This record gives sequence, C-alpha cells and structure tokens, in this order.
Amino acid sequence: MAAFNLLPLYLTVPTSTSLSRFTCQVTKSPSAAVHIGKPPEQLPTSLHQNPNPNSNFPPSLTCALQCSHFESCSGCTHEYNLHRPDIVDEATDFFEKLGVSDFTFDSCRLWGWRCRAKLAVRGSSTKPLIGLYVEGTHNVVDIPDCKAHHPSINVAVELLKRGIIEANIEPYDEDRGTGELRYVQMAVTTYDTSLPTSQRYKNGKVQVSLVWNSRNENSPGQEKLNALAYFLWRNGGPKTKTNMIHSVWANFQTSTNNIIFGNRWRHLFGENDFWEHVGGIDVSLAPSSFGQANTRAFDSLLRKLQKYVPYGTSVTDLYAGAGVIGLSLAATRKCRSIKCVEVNKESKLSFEKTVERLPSILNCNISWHQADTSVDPISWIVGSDVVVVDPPRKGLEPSLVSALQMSTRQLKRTFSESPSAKAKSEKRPWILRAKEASIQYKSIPEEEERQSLPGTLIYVSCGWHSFKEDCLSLVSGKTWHLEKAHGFNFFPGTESIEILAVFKRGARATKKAGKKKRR
Ligand SMILES: C[S@@+](CC[C@H](N)C(=O)[O-])C[C@H]1O[C@@H](n2cnc3c(N)ncnc32)[C@H](O)[C@@H]1O
Repeated sequence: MAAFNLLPLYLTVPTSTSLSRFTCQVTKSPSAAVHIGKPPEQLPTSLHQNPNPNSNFPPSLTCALQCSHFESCSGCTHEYNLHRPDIVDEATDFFEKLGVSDFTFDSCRLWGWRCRAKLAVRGSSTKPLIGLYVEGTHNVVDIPDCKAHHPSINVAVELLKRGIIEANIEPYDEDRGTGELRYVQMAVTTYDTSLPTSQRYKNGKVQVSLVWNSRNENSPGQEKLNALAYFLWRNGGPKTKTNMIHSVWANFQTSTNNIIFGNRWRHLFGENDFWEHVGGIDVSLAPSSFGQANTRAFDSLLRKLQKYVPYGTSVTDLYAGAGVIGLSLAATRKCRSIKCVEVNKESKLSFEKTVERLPSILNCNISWHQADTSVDPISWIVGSDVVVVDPPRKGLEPSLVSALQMSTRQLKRTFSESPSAKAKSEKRPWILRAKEASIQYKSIPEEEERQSLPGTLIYVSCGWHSFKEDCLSLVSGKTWHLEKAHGFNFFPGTESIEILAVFKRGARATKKAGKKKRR
C-alpha cells in the first residue's frame, strides 16, 4: 500500500493525447528529492497550475496529487506540480532582492508525507465522517483516501470508523454541543528499530488520541470511550496482523470554542512514550506537545540548519516546543549551552525524556523554560551566540523583533544594573514563574553571564507572509543582513512552504575587488 513512498513511481500520460511521456521518480535519498523526466519550466504553460479545461492538452500527471477528495476537502489547494509550488518563484525573487541569489528548494516527499493529522469527527454513529472542514464551513468531508496522509493514518481512520459503528459512539454535534467523539489526532512514528531502516517509514505506527466530549475520565459514558479504545487496540494493536496502532490516548474537552484539545489527557493502551528520530537524535513527543507534521522534510531542514551553527556555541531556541531543534544542536554541534523557551507547559515532559536519551558525554548546559517569548524577550537572547526562532504561522511578536534589533550600546543602557545584582533583586513575576517551571542540566561550570548579543539569527518559518514582514523589519534596521535562505516542501498540495533563513549581525561584507595579478 505504501510502496509508492519508496519505490520509483512512473506516471505515464496516455499516448492518445500525443503528449510525450513524463516520468516522476521519488527516490530513496534522505530528502526524497524528486527527479522529473522533463523540467517543469519546459512544459507548456497550460500544464501548470489551473490548467485550461478547453486546452487540447490535459494537465500533466507529473507530480500530480491525483486525490479523489481534491476540491471537496480544504486540505490541499493545488493539484499539479506538487514538487514546486508557485510560491517558490516569489520566494526566489524576494531573496534575490535581499542579496541572496542561491535560494534552494528541497522538494521532499510528495505523497504520504503527513505523519500528524487532527481530524474532526461528525455525522452519525452509523455513518461517521472523519476528515476536514469544507472551506469556509464547519461541514466535515470524509477523506478516507487522502493522498497527503501517511498510509497508516488512512488505515487507522478506517478502523476508527468501524469502532464508532460497533461501539455505537455518537459523533459530536457542534450546534447542540452533544455527542461523544469530537476530534481525533493521529500521529505516526516511523522509528521502529526492530525493522530494517528501509522498511521503517512505510510501517509507521499510529498514536491515536480521541478527543472526548466530557470533563474527565469519571464523567458518565466512559464505558463507551473504553470500549472504543479497546476496539482499536484489539483490532490494530501488536497482536493483529496489521499491527499499526502504537497507542491510544483520551483527551477531555467540553468547551464550545474551536480549541481542539482540553487540558486533561489519559493514556489508555499501548506504549506510553512515542519516539521519533530526527536531526540525529531520538525525540520523545507526547500527544499534547507540538510535533511537525512532515517528519522527513523536518529531518532535512534540521540537517541543513545544523551546518549554520558553529561548534561550541551557546544557543537560544525560542518557540522551542519539546526542544527538538535545540537538542539536536546540542548533540550534533557540541554546543556549550542550549536554552529552550516555550509557552506550552505540556512540552516539558517530552523535553526531559529526549534529554535522557542524549549521549551522556555532551559538555553542554541544557535548559527548558516555560515562558512567553514576547515578554521581556531580551532576557532570553542576551549572552547567546546563536538565536533560533520557529514561531507559529503568525510570525514573531513585535516585542521580539525590537529586542532582536537592539544594538550593543542599547543593551548596555538596558543592562546598566549588573546581572548578578539583577538576579538577586529579580521581582518580575513572569521571570520568576519561568524560573520555577524550568529544567536545568548542567554538565560544565556555568560561565559568568555575558552581556553580548547573538551574531547569528536562524529563522524557521511556516508562514511565508509573516516571514516576509519580519525579514524586512529585521534587515531594515541594519542590525542584520540576510546571509542564506532555503525552502522545504513541508506541505505538498498547498501553497505553503517552510523557510530556513540565516541572518548575520551587521552589514553584509562587500566583496573586495580582486587584486590585479602582477605581470
Ligand atoms: C511552529 S511550533 C515550533 C516548535 C518546535 N520548534 C518544533 O519544531 O518542534 C511553534 C511553537 O511555539 C510555541 N509558542 C507560540 N507562541 C509562543 C510564545 N509567545 N512564546 C513561546 N512559545 C510560543 C507553540 O506552543 C509551539 O510549540
């Protein structure tokens, strides 16, 4: 079923169309780069996005989505040329104008890439619908054959439907606030070391989180939740032929707003810990913690990002989630210190578990702080050589942009009080709270706090429009210049791409005119 993910895929346009034969191969290379028989630039324009239905040429199937749910489902907006969204051209121009002419775009895996999906459950107990909302509505469209999902997600969704029918579960009714099952999160781990590496991805196992419409596990109707969870485990767990359910969790949510998860979680079946391997380290991810949807593309991005962090530096990882970026740098770049800052306290446990699996010989002081980056951001930045930011789609908060634009002179004015005196007299409640909720692993003597500003800023962005604004603000102040930029196809079938941008402090060094050789 998942064979197309690893084996070369040949798509042939019917010969009767008189079109030449195009092939689209997905390779086994780490980033699963796409090689196409004919470069897209050479295709007739009618074969690109929005093909003209009256044209004699049918749209090329080269790297096409070919999903039966396209148009009814809001997940994908682009059907053709999945390997190169149109926005790549805009990005290339944008970076060129800022002096970066070697912008690269890594196409990654085009189908079966989504390893993490949050799906709404609606319909009835005899005909459940599990999928996404139709654009602009709250009507759910069923997507059993989604081409973006890792194939194990589609198998798990099918099993869940059977379970809903068998256990007579009532899907949630938003208008009335009634029903039992509201959403399901499916997260795939592709890290089963009992399998050869080449078989791990396609045999990914699913951590299923059922969002239940009750306050907690003691509310009435829990026997139905238990029956559904047991059905999934009995029919998809380790004793079955498919063996694709990793674990089953419950989340309890009764609020009528659009927030998917409530605060209460309960582990019901299977392994408690969910491990993935990205950026050279084993990463633990609780269902409540943020996790990247495209595991393979994220791995490619991390490997590229690592190259921009000099060995032995101190790094602050802002918007850190469970600290995947920071900890992968600790392990691969021998960092002196890693400070992770994240607002969601649920990520703390995953961070701790990941740290436990890091090589024990790391000479690195590692910490994780539960804090809002927008509050007093300079306190997190100062003293680091490198700052990594990976904000949500809306981009950086203005207070963080201002802090990043601060000059050394301005910093000295702000920090006129000595740091040690400041620490002793610290009264700001958000700093005290962050200190309380923090975790510290010290393996080398702590340096005296430095009053220096970072020389490198690495921006990881999933929101192109907010990124452009932030990028222009950062370079306009002349504090930073853009040094490198890379794009990654994190969300094939959409116009969204992930950006990795590297900024360096100060103005770009102008190239010296080469000395003339003496004759
Ligand atoms: C795009 S995710 C990146 C997470 C992490 N870097 C990773 O790749 O796994 C953005 C993260 O920022 C966190 N976040 C959002 N607003 C924040 C804020 N104001 N301060 C700190 N963290 C925030 C979210 O909870 C989320 O974990």
